[in-house]
Amino acid sequence: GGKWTYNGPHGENHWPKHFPYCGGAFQSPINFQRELQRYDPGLLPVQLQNYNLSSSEQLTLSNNGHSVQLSLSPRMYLSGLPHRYSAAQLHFHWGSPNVLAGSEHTVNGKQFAAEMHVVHFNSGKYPNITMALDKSDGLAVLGVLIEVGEFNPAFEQFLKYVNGIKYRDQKIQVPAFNIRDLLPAHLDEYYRYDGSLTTPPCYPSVLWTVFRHPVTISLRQYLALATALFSSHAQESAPMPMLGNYRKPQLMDNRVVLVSFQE
Ligand SMILES: NS(=O)(=O)c1c(F)c(F)c(S(=O)(=O)CCO)c(N[C@H]2CCc3ccccc32)c1F
Ligand SMILES: [Zn+2]
Repeated sequence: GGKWTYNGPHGENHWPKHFPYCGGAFQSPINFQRELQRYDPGLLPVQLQNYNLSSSEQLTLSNNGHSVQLSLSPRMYLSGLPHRYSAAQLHFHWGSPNVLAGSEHTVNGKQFAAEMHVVHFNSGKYPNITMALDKSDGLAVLGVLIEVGEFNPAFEQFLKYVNGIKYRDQKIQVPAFNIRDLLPAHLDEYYRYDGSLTTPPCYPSVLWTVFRHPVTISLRQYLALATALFSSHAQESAPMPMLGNYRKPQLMDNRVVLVSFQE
């Protein structure tokens, strides 16, 4: 589809002109506020299958102009959901070097420094993510809120390569690692709601699971993410730093957020 950005004349308020779903209902992200949550004891811990990839395997780390993304093995999948959802890629949203606020989901109005999304598609029903992309039961995305604090060795396993993908459409192969290590220790406490892709085409096709507990990365690691990357191609004369690549919280449209935990 057409070109879109997070700011300026092609920014999020302009997305619906070329991507109509972006102006529709059931959009993501949202603010998780206590009054609109309902405890659901039936929400089981998310089960990650085959996330412990071997370092002999390689993954593609790329700059797609909107985020830094890591391709994932299709052997990785989620169980415990209505269908089997196989992993496709993970990517990040962040703020800027001097504004450590760039998460997409917010909690009682608090925006976290960054957010990781692990994108899966319903491989039980669809042959690939492209076929699943616009289906109401097509995608399941795991969201991990990120705070600046303790150094995170798991993030280092791909952050150390970001200088190799500074510019749009650059990609490199990196050794695979245990993707489980990027997630919080406790996967039993999470927010669950029906939403959408947070980028164009904004299809309302995502079963969102956002973990209650954030992970931490160090300030140096956050700055690596927030200063290494450009959304422009290498040869472009005006380099565009990749900053603030997050969409603001969207209307609830009569949605209730289910939570697997009690206050
Ligand atoms: N926040 S989010 O989880 O809604 C989300 C993104 F924020 C985001 F940036 C991307 S992207 O592919 O990196 C770039 C724009 O599609 C995707 N990519 C998804 C959507 C399109 C597609 C196609 C193949 C594999 C992954 C994706 C995404 F699902
Ligand atoms: Zn995302």
